[in-house]
Amino acid sequence: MFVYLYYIALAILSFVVVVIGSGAVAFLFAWLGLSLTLVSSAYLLKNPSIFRKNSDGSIPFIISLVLLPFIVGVHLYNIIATWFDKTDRIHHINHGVHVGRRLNSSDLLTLEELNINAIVDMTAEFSALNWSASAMELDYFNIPVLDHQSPKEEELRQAITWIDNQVTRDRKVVVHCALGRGRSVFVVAAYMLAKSPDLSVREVLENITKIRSFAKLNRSQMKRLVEYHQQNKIYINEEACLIANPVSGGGKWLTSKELVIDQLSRHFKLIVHETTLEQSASDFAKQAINNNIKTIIAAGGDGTLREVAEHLVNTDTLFGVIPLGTANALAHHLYGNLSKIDPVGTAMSHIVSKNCEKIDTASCNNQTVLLLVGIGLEHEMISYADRDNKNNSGQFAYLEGFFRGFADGKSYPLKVKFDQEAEQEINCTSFVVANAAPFTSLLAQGNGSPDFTDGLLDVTWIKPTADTTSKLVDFAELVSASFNLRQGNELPNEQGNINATLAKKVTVTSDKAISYVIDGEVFEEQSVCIESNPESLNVFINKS
Ligand SMILES: Nc1ncnc2c1ncn2[C@@H]1O[C@H](COP(=O)(O)OP(=O)(O)OP(=O)(O)O)[C@@H](O)[C@H]1O
Repeated sequence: MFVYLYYIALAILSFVVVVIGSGAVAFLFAWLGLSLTLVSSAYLLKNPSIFRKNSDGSIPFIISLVLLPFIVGVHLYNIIATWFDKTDRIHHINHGVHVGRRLNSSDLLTLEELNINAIVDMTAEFSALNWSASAMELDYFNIPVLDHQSPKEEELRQAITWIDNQVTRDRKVVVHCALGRGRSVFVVAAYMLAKSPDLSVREVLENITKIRSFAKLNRSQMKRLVEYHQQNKIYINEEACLIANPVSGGGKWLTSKELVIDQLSRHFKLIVHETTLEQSASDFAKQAINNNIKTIIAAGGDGTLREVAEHLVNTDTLFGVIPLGTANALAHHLYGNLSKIDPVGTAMSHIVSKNCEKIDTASCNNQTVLLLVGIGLEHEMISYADRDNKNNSGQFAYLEGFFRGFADGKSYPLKVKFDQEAEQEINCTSFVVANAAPFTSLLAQGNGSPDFTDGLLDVTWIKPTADTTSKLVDFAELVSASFNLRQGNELPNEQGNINATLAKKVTVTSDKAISYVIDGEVFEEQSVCIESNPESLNVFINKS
């Protein structure tokens, strides 16, 4: 328990030798003293991150080098401690969950014989094997905990949630530490307590020691486990349903699938659905709501996100966004420019923070709008960027569609009513009503960047012009407006051919049927009515 006191004593002794010794001996003892000082401070601060163990289980070379004397010492200790141990290295405890000691390449055969496909590594001080290189497709999860210590509450819940997700998928798991006596037993006991809340800590530990006789928690580990149990801190995290569209963005799901499922499996009891032509994202969202699941995560393009979100509007269900489409405008606006560089990583960091914020949505002819409704140029651009064009050119398909429409300058005569105002006739090339839109959605930026928490819709329309220079000026004005944040709610805004206003409700009619887009999906109706729905969707957003 107070193992660090030995390390401190040894470190002091080493430095004494350095002072009285010289040459190679002094160097070796200085190295030993330094590594023991670092390890003692890790124990004192209860901070295993000193080993800088990566999520794949590797310890950086420079850290291994500095801590080499300590690591060699621990190896020797473990060899001696297990010298006379003739029992199995790995024991099956219950539910397909095993306890084991540190695994090395000679254990691969045993893992294969036991059909084990997942490893929870509770050590901070050892590099794991490169499991991803093994032909066995082993899933690996490391929770770095110092020897003789216990995982923190949140770490423990992540470990048992991850284990339960594996068990639910009929995968067998081994939880290991250095000797398979303390840290790994702690986690397996916690998993058994979570699965059988009526059992006591003593009963669970007895069940384990019946199978693995030398499993033994030290006093502080025992105290911590009892404390967690009494305070009801041992449970598997809540369910979440992940709905992924495998064709969005030309099939981005395939490359992100493993990472996304692995990360989310630590934080949620995860149910995964992939959409098909027969079963849509909307079907799976409805099913999840009927099953009373309180967190639904959509992975796909803006179309997929909207399909899921429309079932969550005005409910308490939490909405997770994983952008895997071509443009990913919603994630870009919610999560900022970092989402353009690392879309999946950024989104995951917001989801696992579990912080939520209520954002506005809008309704358009009974459809949910997360981003915007567009008539004219926006519709032409989206129609041009069909699946084939997006697969071939990615985001450039939208750009090409935009410039074709901009050059064409086709005009649309509309009758528009803002809130209670009198109807007005507007002749425009583009008419966009936005709830949210990143700066790259230029046609929505007449008021500057829309605010998705103000309960208002940002309306931007562009008057037609035949003159190429005027068109270029309009384009430049849109670009410059997109960099502005709206100052208050001032109305209306008119710069050259660009007009903008704010409203809670916008009604558009025309003599002909109106073709329009909602968040990238094309529709056609005689009239279009868009209304803001303030604070109606609970989305994972981590502001800190
Ligand atoms: N398994 C599937 N096979 C073919 N199409 C599918 C499948 N699952 C969903 N879809 C279709 O995918 C469309 C939604 O795609 P989504 O908008 O998410 O991606 P995207 O078009 O790449 O993204 P973005 O609109 O951001 O460019 C829907 O029309 C839906 O019917």
